Amino acid sequence: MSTIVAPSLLSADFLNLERDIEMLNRSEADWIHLDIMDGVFVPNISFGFAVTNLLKKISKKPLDTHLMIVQPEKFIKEIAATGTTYMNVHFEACTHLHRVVQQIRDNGMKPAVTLNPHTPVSLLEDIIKDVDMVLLMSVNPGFGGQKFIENSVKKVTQLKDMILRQNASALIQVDGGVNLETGRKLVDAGADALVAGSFVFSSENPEETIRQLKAL
Ligand SMILES: O=C(CO)[C@@H](O)[C@H](O)COP(=O)(O)O
Ligand SMILES: [Co+2]
Repeated sequence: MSTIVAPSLLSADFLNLERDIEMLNRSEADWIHLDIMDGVFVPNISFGFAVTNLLKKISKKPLDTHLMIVQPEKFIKEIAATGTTYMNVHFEACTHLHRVVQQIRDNGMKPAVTLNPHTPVSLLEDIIKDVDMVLLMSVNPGFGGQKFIENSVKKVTQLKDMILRQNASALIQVDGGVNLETGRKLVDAGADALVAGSFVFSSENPEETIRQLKAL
């Protein structure tokens, strides 16, 4: 199976969003990754439902929504209405993660749990069988274009071991500072899906860059 590639819209040209979505529609990208930030969980604010509700009209790719917000459970119905496939909530933002995961599934979406770089993989032991994907942050969330944290490769190996040991089926996704060099290490360690923002959108030929990431 080739690597799943989810370009992050955060690095797109917001004055030409339709053009960039059409490029992604034509490309080999598997999903479109949407970074929603609230200025509380992370020190930045990105875009909200006004944008995501328009996207579903023109995106031909499944949406992968990464919520960097406190109390994500408050917005499950609104996120479901955007037509997203994966709803990614941060482990650090959910007191009752098991309940949130159930509610996401009950609302017709695939639940995914996201870990900050400092959060150990071992904390997922009792939830791994309930989620469809784990998103490992390989930068501190809040901004595109940051430097990859090398320790993330070890976390992919640890997570892969846990998934195999528990006979779970969660996909492993990694987000932050992904390029061909870091992507190679992540895929070799067991990553199934890569998010890439600045590497895709600042390249001369984004469609070709997506193809190269998929080939890893
Ligand atoms: O969630 C985030 C940032 O918080 C990401 O999805 C970024 O958008 C990735 O950007 P690059 O590091 O690939 O430029
Ligand atoms: Co993200």
